[in-house]
Amino acid sequence: MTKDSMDTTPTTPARSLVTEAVHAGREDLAALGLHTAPLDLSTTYPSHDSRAEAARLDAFAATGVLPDGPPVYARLDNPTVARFETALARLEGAEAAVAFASGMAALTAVLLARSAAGLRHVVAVRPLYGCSDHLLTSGLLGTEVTWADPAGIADAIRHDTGLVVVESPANPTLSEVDLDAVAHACGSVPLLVDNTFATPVLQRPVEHGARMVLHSATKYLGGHGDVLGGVVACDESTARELRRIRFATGGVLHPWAGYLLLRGLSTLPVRVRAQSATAAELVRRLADDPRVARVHYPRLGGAMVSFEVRGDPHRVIAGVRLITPAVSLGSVDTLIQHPGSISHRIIGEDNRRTGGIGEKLLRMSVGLEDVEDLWRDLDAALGAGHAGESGSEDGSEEGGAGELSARPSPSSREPERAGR
Ligand code: MET
Repeated sequence: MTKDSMDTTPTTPARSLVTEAVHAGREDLAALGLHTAPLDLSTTYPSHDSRAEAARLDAFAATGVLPDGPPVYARLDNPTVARFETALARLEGAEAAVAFASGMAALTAVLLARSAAGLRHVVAVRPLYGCSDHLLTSGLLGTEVTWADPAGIADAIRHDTGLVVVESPANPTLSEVDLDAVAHACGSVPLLVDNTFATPVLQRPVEHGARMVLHSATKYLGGHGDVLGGVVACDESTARELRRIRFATGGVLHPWAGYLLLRGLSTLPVRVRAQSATAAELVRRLADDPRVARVHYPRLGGAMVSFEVRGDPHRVIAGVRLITPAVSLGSVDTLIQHPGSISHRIIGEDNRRTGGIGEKLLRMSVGLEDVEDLWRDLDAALGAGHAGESGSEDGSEEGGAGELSARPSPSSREPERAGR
């Protein structure tokens, strides 16, 4: 598919999300006599017309508008990756999307684009994914961050604020923010929402006023734990700035990754719904388990579950046999990790505490296994985690959204949810 044949005006999908997941970015395939997207591994694109190439290159470097025809060089664009971008933009209800080598490369490009516009101050709400938090806190890119509660965003905005960042549901506490209220508080400052946990199946931040939607595509979009990538869905004018940054800095998504992500999108709605149903059942069981002090689950639902154990969280990790003891999420298999040790290690204990990330907290990404098999494994691992513990010290922290207080008595099976 050439870029000029792609539909880039998908603000409101005319077709349902499940149909778009299968067809967006592939509309031209039948006419091409193809069933699956071609994988274009070219690093360069031949032309006998150097003057024309010079003009196309100049235009792209100045504007970020993709050239018609072949992309001159693979750091400008790639046709396979472009299909993934088109499809993801459609699912998020955005005009465009720009893909990167990882979620962190995507966030980096956004921060560089805002700084390049002279707006280096960022307002952000904790918790965020640990490395996002670190990138902002460290100021490694020359940005300055002010951490705020959702209610304090408007007051934190300055003349040089170029971005507001939230993640909802947040990694790893699953706390949620009211996106409409946050977008309102941002005024004219662009709001970036990390939608990695919700996916467009459960939440489309653009419909709530977000200007940019960030994904670690490595997670649910890919869905199988075998591709690293990131993407920002946004309006076309923001996309142009991000493409200029991507061209200048080189954090491109590999075409093979683009192919796998496009394929992953086909099954995204089915996976997310099936995994969410299993997660909801595990939440009910965890909430009634006396070995669990607190369960965090978003009002929005989804396949991510976090819970604070009364016993030793490291023994729970060591005790799983079916569940994969690994960081990351969104795969077909269930994964469990200890945020204090891995995903949020880098931000340090004080910042973890500020974000409500206790040492007893475990984060689980529920996969496609049978719920009874998962519960059997979790039950045994919780037993291992509880062995030798008094059971009276939970070490848990207050705060966060979607908290379900586990009770020794299973009198209340209906979980309580408390949004932030
Ligand atoms: C390098 S640690 C984290 C990877 C991933 N973003 C997660 O939250 O699991």
